[in-house]
Amino acid sequence: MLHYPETQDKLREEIMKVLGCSARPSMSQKVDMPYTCAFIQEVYRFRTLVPLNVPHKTNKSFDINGYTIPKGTTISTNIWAVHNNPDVWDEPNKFKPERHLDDKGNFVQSKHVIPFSVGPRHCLGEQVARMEVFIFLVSLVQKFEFLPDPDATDLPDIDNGANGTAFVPFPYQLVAKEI
Ligand code: HEM
Repeated sequence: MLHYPETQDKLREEIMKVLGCSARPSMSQKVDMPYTCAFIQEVYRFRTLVPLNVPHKTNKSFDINGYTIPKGTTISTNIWAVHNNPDVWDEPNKFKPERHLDDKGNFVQSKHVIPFSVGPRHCLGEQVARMEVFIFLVSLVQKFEFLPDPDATDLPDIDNGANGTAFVPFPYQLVAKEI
């Protein structure tokens, strides 16, 4: 939001239109908030939280795309590559929530945004995480404007971070100005 302040303004505009400044958000309002849904889907795509997924081990040998993967091989699937595939995404290195809206401004759920992975072992907490992200984001943007730290020379680094299983930003300061 600090790097793309115009998206923060659009987000707040929609939140204020649907909720005003005091109503509590609930999941049922998602249908009336396409820009918010697009913003969240773009966050999931733009900064993949678990870039190389959780490693899995093959329990039998199998063939894929001309390669034989032996039994017992540790596999890391590259979710980051799916989210940054230039054949699918125009300018993948730019944060553009609008890419998830159709001509009429409706939100378009993408099968190419898979932050929780796919298949039988996909994230068990997906539904609770999606609820938390929606409710927390809407509540925070409804109550605060997020601004850069006036004492910092640069904006927080969004290209680099601590990269373990999860990719998380380095610590940074910002101003949360009450609305
Ligand atoms: C935005 C937040 C989250 C993201 C992006 C995320 C992503 C992931 C990913 C990529 C995996 C690996 C799936 C695989 O092995 O294919 C995973 C596994 C898992 N996640 Fe999450 N997760 C999130 C939040 C949560 C929360 C809030 C919970 C618990 C309430 C949770 C519980 C789990 C569990 C239990 C597994 C292991 C599932 C299994 O191995 O069968 N996650 N998550």
